[in-house]
Amino acid sequence: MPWFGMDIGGTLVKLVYFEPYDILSEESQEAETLSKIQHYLKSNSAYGATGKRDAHLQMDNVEIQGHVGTLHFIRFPTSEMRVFLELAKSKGIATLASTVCATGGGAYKFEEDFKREVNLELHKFDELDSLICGIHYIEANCEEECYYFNNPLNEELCEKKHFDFSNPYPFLVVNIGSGVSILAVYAPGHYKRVTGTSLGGGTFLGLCCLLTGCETFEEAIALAEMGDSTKVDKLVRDIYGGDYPKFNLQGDTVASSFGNMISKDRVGAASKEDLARATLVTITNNIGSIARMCAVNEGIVKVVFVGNFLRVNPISMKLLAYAMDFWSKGTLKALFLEHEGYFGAVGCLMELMKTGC
Ligand SMILES: Nc1ncnc2c1ncn2[C@@H]1O[C@H](COP(=O)(O)OP(=O)(O)OP(=O)(O)O)[C@@H](O)[C@H]1O
Ligand SMILES: CC(C)(CO)[C@@H](O)C(=O)NCCC(=O)O
Repeated sequence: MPWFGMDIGGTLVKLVYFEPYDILSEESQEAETLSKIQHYLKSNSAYGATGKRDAHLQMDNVEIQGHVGTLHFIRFPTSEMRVFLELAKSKGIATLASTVCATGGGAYKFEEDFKREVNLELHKFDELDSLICGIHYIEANCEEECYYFNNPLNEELCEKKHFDFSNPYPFLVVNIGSGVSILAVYAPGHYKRVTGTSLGGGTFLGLCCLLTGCETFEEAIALAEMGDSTKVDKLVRDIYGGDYPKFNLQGDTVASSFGNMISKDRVGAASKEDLARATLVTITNNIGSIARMCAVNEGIVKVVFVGNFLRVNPISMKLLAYAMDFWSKGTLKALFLEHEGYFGAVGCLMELMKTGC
């Protein structure tokens, strides 16, 4: 039985593993090895990645191929694949499974290393097929998975609300990882990749590290939370002295991202926090704008944003929710999923188990 699904991305590895209650309660060598690995993974989730521990996500009472158990979700930086392979070797992961399902670019890049280091064959699945399959599986099995924001930019009135996604088609998926892929999904197993952009989560983190000297995603987000992007961006009112009513552009709309940074005085007045916030807003608005154009072109109104860029990042989620609603005059709906970045890993595990994705 394959226990592990891995999505080896450009920045993060997402690992999903299934802990079946029946087999683990048996006193077998297999159970002992699995419990050692689980113990290690649980206590080291996101090890080294963030300086802080990730909350350990899990889904209980899941049924897979006649076994009931728990699905565990873990992520760590792709740059630590070597550490992971050493762990897998020392804990005897190959005695549990001869095949591990893997997706993402790293399933190809690291295939030889898995074979050489731990004698494991990677059963490779396409990352976008897996993403769709994972969304389908989690949505069907997790009641409170899908949500949206009411009044996203009003601190007092903003509410996170459950969205009934049981009748989802058609919908757009905007997967914000290191880069961004946008998919139009028409029916189970019927989708196309509409477009992508290289200005994604990796760009936010890369630019933030350069501009502020921060070193982790959490630091970048914490700085952005305290910053003011209007110190960095040139707004419509900086150009018009107020609104541009003929084309419904309000004074506080960004006219030019980073447009104030051509003046030495303005550069001197912009803090690290302001630069981080402006970077976050620039990348988020650009993704929102491309997503909106794709939705309009495809005639789709439900836009589901996923990917680890949205992790611990309510600023971007609320901005996307607001932008989709405002610029579409209320016709488009931005939706979000609780397991934001794990769908590829879940999907490849489920694809191997043929659960009908
Ligand atoms: N702990 C973290 N370390 C690094 N980046 C993080 C972290 N948490 C969230 N992120 C954000 O998530 C992005 C990666 O998202 P994700 O894991 O969905 O993509 P990926 O699979 O690595 O990339 P791709 O699909 O493009 O290969 C990063 O670029 C960053 O913006
Ligand atoms: C290359 C992938 C698919 C890897 O996950 C992703 O990073 C992406 O969609 N990047 C954007 C590539 C583009 O410009 O379409």
